[in-house]
Amino acid sequence: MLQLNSVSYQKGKSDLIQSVSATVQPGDRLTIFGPNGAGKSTLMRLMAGIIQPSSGTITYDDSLSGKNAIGYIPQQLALFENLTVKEHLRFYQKMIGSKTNPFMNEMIETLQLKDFWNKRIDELSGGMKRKVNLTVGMIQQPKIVFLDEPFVGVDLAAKHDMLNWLNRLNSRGVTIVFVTHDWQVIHELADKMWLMENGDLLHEATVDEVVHDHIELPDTSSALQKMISFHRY
Ligand SMILES: Nc1ncnc2c1ncn2[C@@H]1O[C@H](COP(=O)(O)OP(=O)(O)OP(=O)(O)O)[C@@H](O)[C@H]1O
Repeated sequence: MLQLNSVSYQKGKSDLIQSVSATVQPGDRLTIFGPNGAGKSTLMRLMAGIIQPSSGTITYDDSLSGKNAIGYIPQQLALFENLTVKEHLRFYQKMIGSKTNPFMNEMIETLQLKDFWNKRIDELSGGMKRKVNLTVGMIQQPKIVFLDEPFVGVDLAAKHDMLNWLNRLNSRGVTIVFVTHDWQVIHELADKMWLMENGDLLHEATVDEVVHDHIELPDTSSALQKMISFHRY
């Protein structure tokens, strides 16, 4: 479990995150949803421990306090252009002191990385790079993984492989927290939604409640209402 207690984050004079209190439960499939600039990436970076709150606290239960328990897949690709896919994985494995193991083999197979195993990163398409980025961020077998727009520029086949892998991990108890503007991904990868705007966490609901039950969402702007209403049926 991960708990946010009145977490705020300031940068200069701006309040990017304003007193957010919420809980992520083990095994959650949670998406943080809201318009551009709402603070979604900032909140995820806080939860992943990349940045520290200006005030408030974030607490993790014992299952998340190990060295490798938290995975973070950034929006910006963090890859070396002149290494091959194979060299990349070897490099990061060495960094964390792990050998090839069943988890790695399964990840390579599910994401079909062998199709471009010996290609350099600068020879790959955007979607292939996203797959490698995902793999690199998960080599250490995290218990919770934060993904910031992991599907940008990814075609349907690659998206299918990535969703398959993430859902497979979730079925074994890995918690998935992600940001996306892609409703197909929300339907296939999320149960819960946090609706954000202007640094505030306005509502927590299930995807079903938001999309099917049309629950009232008071205090949300017309922009956020519109983003949701297009996908209600
Ligand atoms: N390092 C920074 N310094 C100053 N302001 C920042 C910094 N990082 C983000 N911001 C501002 O904080 C606000 C929230 O940014 P954030 O990237 O968290 O939003 P987001 O909801 O993820 O947006 P998007 O959907 O466009 O990715 C924005 O107004 C952004 O300009």
